[in-house]
Amino acid sequence: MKRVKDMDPGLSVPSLASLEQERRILSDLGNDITGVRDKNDLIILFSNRIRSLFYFTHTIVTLIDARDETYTPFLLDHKSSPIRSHAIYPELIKAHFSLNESFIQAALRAEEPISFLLEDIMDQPQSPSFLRANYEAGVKEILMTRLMKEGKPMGFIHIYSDKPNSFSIEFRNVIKGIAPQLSGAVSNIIKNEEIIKKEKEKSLLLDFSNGIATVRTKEELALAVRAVLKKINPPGGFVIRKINEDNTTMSPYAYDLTKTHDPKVIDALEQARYPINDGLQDRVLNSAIPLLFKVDREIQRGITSSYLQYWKTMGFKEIVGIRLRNGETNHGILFLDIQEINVQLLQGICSQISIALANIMANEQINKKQEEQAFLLDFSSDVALVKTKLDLQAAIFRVLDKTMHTQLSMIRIIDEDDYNLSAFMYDETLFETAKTHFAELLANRVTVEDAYTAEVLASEDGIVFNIEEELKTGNTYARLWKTTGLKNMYGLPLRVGNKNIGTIWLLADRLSKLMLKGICAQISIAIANIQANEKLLAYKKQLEVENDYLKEQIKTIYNFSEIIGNGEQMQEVYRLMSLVAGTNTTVLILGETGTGKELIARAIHNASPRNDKLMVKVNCAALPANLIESELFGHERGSFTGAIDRRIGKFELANNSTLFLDEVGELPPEAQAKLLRVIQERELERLGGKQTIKVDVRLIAATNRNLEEEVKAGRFRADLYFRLNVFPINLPPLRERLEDIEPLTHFFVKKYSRNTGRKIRKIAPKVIQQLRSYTWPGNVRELEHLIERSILLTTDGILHDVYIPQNTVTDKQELPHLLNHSLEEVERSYIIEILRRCSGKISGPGSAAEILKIPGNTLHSKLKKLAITKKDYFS
Ligand SMILES: Nc1ncnc2c1ncn2[C@@H]1O[C@H](COP(=O)(O)OP(=O)(O)OP(=O)(O)O)[C@@H](O)[C@H]1O
Repeated sequence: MKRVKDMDPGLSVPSLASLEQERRILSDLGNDITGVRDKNDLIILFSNRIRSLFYFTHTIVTLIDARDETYTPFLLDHKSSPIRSHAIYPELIKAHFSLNESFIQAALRAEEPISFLLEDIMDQPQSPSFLRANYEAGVKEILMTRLMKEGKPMGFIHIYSDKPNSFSIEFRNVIKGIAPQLSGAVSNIIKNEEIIKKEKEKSLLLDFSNGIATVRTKEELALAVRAVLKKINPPGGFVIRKINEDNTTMSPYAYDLTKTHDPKVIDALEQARYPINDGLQDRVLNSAIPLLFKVDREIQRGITSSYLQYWKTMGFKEIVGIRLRNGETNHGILFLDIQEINVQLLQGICSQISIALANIMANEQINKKQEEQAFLLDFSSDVALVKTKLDLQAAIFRVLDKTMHTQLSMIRIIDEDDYNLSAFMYDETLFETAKTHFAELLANRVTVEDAYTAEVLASEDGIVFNIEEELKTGNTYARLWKTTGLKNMYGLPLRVGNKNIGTIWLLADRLSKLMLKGICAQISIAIANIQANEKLLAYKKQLEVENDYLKEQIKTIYNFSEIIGNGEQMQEVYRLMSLVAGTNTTVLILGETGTGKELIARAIHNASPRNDKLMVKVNCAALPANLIESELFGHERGSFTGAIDRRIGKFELANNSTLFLDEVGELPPEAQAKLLRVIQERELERLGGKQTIKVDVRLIAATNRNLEEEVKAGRFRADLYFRLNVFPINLPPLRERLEDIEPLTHFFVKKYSRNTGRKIRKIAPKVIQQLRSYTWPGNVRELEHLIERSILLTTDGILHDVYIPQNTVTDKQELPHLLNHSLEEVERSYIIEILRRCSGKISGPGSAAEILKIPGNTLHSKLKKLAITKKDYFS
């Protein structure tokens, strides 16, 4: 210390007047202080009171900050300060000055007010800058007085004067006397300020907590946080990062959008995933108190996370990081660009943010689940309509690409051999930049044993292949996948029930497990449906082709114009046919065997409005009695022994068409009863079935029996007979329409010449003669067969002869020829003869067995026993 004036002013004895003055000032000041509202009013009052007695330029009060051993201006009388327009004044009034320098140390030690000449102290090492500033403004002297609280210095009264020797003993005594009161007042102000600050904080927290309680989205959270931070740290920015589901990275979640406008930056922020353990985020998460750090220093420490660089470019120097934690769970971090931290307040704010963050994230998860469910529902209804591969591809594209940013790379389906897989669907546009590589992949044979396919097929919910990782392991496909720019390839099994039907390969950055499972289930079902549909279509197509073919066949074989014969009797038949063809009336065609009953039935159907469908024929005589019902009406699975599958009956098959009941006279009684019911009710039940089925069937029945006699004999139901005999058409036997023999002969000659390839140029007149003289028990069928046989025996293109069967056994003239033969020989000749007449028909209607009145089986054994072969009766 160079020069200190009045080293011991306390030793001087104050005069009575000065004591009185001092008392007055003290009491006036005491009264003033109680009325002071603003802290700076206190110093102004103080200055004004003293100034009325003593001279000085200005005064300030500084406060000691024990934590960092500094003192800082607290009460300022700006108006009086000669340095108020000094450039560094704004800095000075906020600055913290060190207590570790000689000038202030002397002031600290002095129990009495102590004065200094500025020129003596201002150039000392570490002298506070305000000394020189005042000196340059003309101030000469400073009087420093300690303010004490509970026996410890709490600050100083600085009194400045631009005149030397301003601080008299009286002056000093007054200041000394006032100092304790001033200390008390300053303490009260500090306390009051603290209370106000606490109140403010409380109301700030309350406001924040009210505001944040209604926050539902991260955008609202960002706004609420911004609003509260503006109050405590107006210029600062902030970001809230949340811990991602992977628990190893964090991403920006909510931030001050007013600070960030660049869409590229926003996009980068949204996409960023910073590893938690980067040396900074983990420190914040592990710290119970806010962590203040300098951006530059962290970069120097070697923390490479890109956000530090970003902060640096944004001009953030000091940042506070506070963990956002609920109970024992960390949810994220709040980073604030702030210099001064109020730990308690920040922690209060952060605990509110933590609750809100946890709620919003839970809410987001619920929304996400709901969205996923809604999405799957949409997808499933989209997919339910899918019939073709193209539909499926469109549906997949619609939902996967548009809503989920997921690309379908390939669907492979396991072939019928259960070993190879074929590409079912793929998107080659994905691999535009690697066309050849993709083509190679497509050409590759893939089997269920291939490593990746086997892995996927064996997995429960599929495998996620991280493309970068796969590249490192040498997965050759990964090079191709990488060209798409997406991060992961998801290989999933397609299953229907427990059966693997194929694999699906999806490319995406991220996908939820639940979604994947749902999507795969839907796609699997869709593929199974498509396959079933394709099979069905192929089957349908085949049936259509067969149907067309059959129709064509039938048209060529049975054509109205191919009914030959223009005799009177046939004319009558045609008249009746054309009368009835266009109606739905039941027709009963009567006539001997081979007279053309079926031909007429088909012609009626073909001329009817039902001709676009096939006529369905049932031969009632050709079926075992026990199967007739099932043949006519169908049966349900297991309705009787041998009914393995459900079967549709001929009645149902003939719906909207015509049912031709051939040999209706042969129907067993139960079937007759059922048939009657169907004709009456126009509906039926399948055997073993409960459901009644409506049918619209036109009936044409035919028989060579005399039904009236059958009714009389009790073999045919009268009621059924009346139902069938609505419109009878009688076909005359051939022997009664001899005029038709010639045209029929020509017709058959032509037909069989064509069929056999033997051209017949001429028919000898004798032939027609022969034909007309025969009785034709087998009618037109017999004539047809005879012509066919005769043509086969013709060698020169001229039909010289026909091999008319001999007359029947009833012809008495034939009998003498048989007289000298054994019974067996006679039997043999007789059977051969009958077989000839029946054109070789052994059993059934119009057959040899029928004429011989023996069962077909018996005739068969006789033929064997008597060594009768086709040669015998066709020669
Ligand atoms: N008027 C005809 N014109 C041409 N062919 C005929 C004629 N009538 C019958 N046919 C032919 O005779 C054969 C037997 O005819 P169809 O089967 O229709 O007789 P059907 O009376 O039903 O015999 P069945 O009572 O034995 O069943 C068939 O090949 C048929 O084409």
